[in-house]
Amino acid sequence: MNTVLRINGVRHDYRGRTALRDVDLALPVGVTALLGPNGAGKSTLLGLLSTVLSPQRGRVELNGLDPVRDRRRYRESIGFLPQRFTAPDQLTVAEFVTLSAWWRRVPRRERGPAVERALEATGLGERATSKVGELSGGMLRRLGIAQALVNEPPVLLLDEPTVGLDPRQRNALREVITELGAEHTVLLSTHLTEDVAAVAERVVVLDEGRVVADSTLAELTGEETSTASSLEAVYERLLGVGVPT
Ligand SMILES: Nc1ncnc2c1ncn2[C@@H]1O[C@H](COP(=O)(O)OP(=O)(O)OP(=O)(O)O)[C@@H](O)[C@H]1O
Repeated sequence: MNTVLRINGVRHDYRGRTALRDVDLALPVGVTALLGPNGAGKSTLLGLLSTVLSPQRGRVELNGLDPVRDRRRYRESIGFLPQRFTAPDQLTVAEFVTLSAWWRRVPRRERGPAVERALEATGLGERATSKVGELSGGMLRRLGIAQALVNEPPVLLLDEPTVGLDPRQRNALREVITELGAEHTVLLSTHLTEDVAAVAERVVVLDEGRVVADSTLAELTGEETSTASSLEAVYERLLGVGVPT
């Protein structure tokens, strides 16, 4: 396994409440789903990996880069779609992604092609001149992915990108994520076993801040092609409770 992102002994506390306990993970290219009930620590882990939160204990490494020592290069190597992604309504799709390209230090003469590539990869090519305020929830989420990948970072962190979308929008977004997994290390936080079965090769299950499963989808379910229901059964066994809400 060619590891891109490595997490060793990471722990995170919020004023006496432990959100992550000794988390060790090694993530290769491809889509890894991060599954867990409310409060399991998924957003905290993505917060640490995206440098929104500072590490308290343990080590994170991305292709040899340290998030503190090599902060700028590390941050440029990560694209992050936060759970509550928003963008200014009055900008067009292309303007917003161009602004993101500038922010993410894409050189001026490469910005045009970079924006075009990001919009194509997220299926927004034909919406380049639409105002952000006119986008559907699914398109807005795709815009969030476009801004995250405009400088072609090797790692993409997607925090619950399918929440609140209708089935068609969810399927369209899953297609985008599957394609991104061919070349990126994608960590996809989700509550939905359907998301996992549709797009992920690997699954990490977090419960109360601990990693309780970390394997390929096939290893976890014992099936070559895993379904959402077989995954749900394993998930219930792992947590000893019902399916995630
Ligand atoms: N800013 C904060 N202050 C105090 N406690 C927090 C804070 N953020 C998270 N927590 C606690 O840390 C734990 C992990 O929360 P986190 O949001 O990382 O979980 P999650 O798996 O992302 O949950 P969800 O699926 O509900 O988003 C929970 O017990 C939560 O209450």
